[in-house]
Amino acid sequence: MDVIIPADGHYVIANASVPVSVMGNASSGALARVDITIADGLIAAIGPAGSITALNIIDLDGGIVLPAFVDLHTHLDKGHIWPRKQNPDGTWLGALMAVLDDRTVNWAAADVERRMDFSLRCAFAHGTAAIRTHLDMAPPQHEITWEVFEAMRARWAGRIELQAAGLMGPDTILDPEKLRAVATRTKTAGGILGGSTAVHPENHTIMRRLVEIAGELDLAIDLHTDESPDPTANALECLADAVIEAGFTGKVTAGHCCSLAVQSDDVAKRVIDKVARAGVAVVSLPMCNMYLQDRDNGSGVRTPRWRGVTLLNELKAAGVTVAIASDNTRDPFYAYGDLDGFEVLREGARILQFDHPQADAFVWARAVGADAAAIAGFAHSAIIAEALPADLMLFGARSWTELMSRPQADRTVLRGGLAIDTTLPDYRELDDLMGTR
Ligand SMILES: Nc1ccnc(=O)[nH]1
Repeated sequence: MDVIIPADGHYVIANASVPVSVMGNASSGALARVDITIADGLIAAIGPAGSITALNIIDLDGGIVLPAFVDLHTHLDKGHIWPRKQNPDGTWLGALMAVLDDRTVNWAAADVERRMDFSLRCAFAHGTAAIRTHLDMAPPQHEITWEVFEAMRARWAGRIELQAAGLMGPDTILDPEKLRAVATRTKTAGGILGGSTAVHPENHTIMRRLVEIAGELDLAIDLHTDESPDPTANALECLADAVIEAGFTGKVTAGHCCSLAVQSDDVAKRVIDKVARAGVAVVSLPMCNMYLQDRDNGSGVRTPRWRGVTLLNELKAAGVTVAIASDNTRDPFYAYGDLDGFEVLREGARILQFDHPQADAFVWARAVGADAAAIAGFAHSAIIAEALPADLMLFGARSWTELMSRPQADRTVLRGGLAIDTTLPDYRELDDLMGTR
């Protein structure tokens, strides 16, 4: 889209179509036609289209404006290792083993830092203003990665707001000394307590211990739960039980929750009710879940029967705060992706079918924006309102079908009211880390 943003940052974006859901009325699927005055890096005024007259007018002619994206669940430490470590069969277990291999051999601080910075430049160019990443914590990785993360959080402050959750496997969580070591380092870093479990006989104990140490150290929780096609996976239910039993009042987020979609209606309803009662937020990872779930172990002759995603629409209907996010990018858990919030919204709409009723579809802009921001507690609220920073994206598309039908690679990204360079970094930069140059 050809728009020239005045370099002095004082102008009016006229005839913009903005989802009412990102201007304060969370449940409205309507688009409002508005004029937005930008001054001093902020949204100075919002009025009905045609109401604001000024010298510098950029007429969007109905083009859509969205707030800068929030990506609630990523893995910046794994990003872009695909050329040197691929998933042998496209399965979740194949991914886990491949990453274990690569981490053991390659994840020195400089390697993690360069890949993280590359990922953040991609995200920034696409229009993302806040990211939560998970960071593998299998000791001794916690000694390396938190320090890198702290440096990146400082380097990117003002451009991308960063949070991180320390991701532990069940064995680390069940070892009291290792759990304490990771949790303590997480606390020092201002991080979030993370972990992953699905089918495991000790899920009750795992969740009790996580909630207990989170309570002791005053940590928020963000877990990978039930990323599995097995209907007996009960990590999400155990998490909700542990939160309710402990009266835990910190923020709790559960990612994936795939098995909910293959459980009986009775079980699913019971779990969803508990998740709502516990105040656990749920983030679905549609692209990664569709890639890994219901995949045969490489025979190449079987077609998947289900999409891999959780019951996100039902969770939302039950009052659970929900979001969608990128998950992995170009690593064994997901061979593709570029930390583009728009790709997440576009693919999420199709995979999760939140595109009908059409009249409500724009409510879901909040799933890569305001609702994700509220779950995380980001300063970037992804709301369009007066006096907030002018961190916006301008699209040529005027309607849902125009927006969703193209990748919107020509979007204009405004940060603090000024257009940023949306050129994406070149993969060749990473060739020396991949052993391909
Ligand atoms: N989907 C995922 C599960 C665990 N680790 C990852 O990086 N990704």
